[in-house]
Amino acid sequence: MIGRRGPGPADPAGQVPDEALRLENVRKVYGADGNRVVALDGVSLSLPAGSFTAVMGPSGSGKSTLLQCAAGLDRPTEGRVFVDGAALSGDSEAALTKFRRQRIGFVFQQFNLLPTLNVMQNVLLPLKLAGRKADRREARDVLERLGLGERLGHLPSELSGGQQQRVAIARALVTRPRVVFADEPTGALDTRSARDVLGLLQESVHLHGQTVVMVTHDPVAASYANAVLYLADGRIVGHQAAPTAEAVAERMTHLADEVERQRTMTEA
Ligand SMILES: Nc1ncnc2c1ncn2[C@@H]1O[C@H](COP(=O)(O)OP(=O)(O)OP(=O)(O)O)[C@@H](O)[C@H]1O
Repeated sequence: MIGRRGPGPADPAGQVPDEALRLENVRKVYGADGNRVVALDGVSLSLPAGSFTAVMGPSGSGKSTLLQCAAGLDRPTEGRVFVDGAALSGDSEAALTKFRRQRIGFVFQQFNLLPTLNVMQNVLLPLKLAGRKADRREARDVLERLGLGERLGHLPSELSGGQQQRVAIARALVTRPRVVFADEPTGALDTRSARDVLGLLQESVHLHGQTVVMVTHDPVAASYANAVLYLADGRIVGHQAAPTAEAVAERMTHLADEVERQRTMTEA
């Protein structure tokens, strides 16, 4: 079973396992020649284990690309990504998939549950894919904690959006991944369901020492994080610790104005 190391004492090798995610000068370029798009333009960052980081920025600034590259769902054009101290780049596709299944959880805006599998089967799937014992009791525990104990045999289509997202979170957490990436996890939810989902992500950080990286457009959602990273035009342009919804909203307004100003200057 994959270890669930939180921030803590030095391990026998003398290393303090306190860095969950590291990006070194990551660039991602889509397309070729005439229609080249630089989605990430040299992003470097280091996130400690047990942190909850929101990634914000105007539309098209590279947030989803950043998450996809950091989670090993897409390969950077240049630069390196380390999760839990291990490099993601350079491996074969099969090795990358195995690594992802062991150490990374992903929550998408549109849930991405398998429609023909019931709640329990959806949650057990990543364990099966990782070749690990499908521990129904553990899956049931997670689902009960998320208020879905009565829904184990239901299909996703029989659940509300908020319930489906909770199943998706249970599925992401059941393998006890080192890092959970969430791309707009509350984008399709009402306020109350969104609050529940954000509380769950916070709990996985506070109770289990997991690391969460979440893309969001919503300043209230970002305020659940310990810190916000701001992206513009594929670059990190700001960092804000202990964010409040008001402070994030204000920063986003300035960022949008600034990006607009720079684009106008570039075009002039
Ligand atoms: N597969 C692709 N092929 C070509 N260009 C792409 C591809 N995926 C993303 N892009 C471009 O890369 C840039 C960054 O896209 P990305 O989806 O990462 O931005 P984002 O900040 O997540 O945007 P949004 O907030 O609108 O979801 C955009 O200009 C986008 O058009």
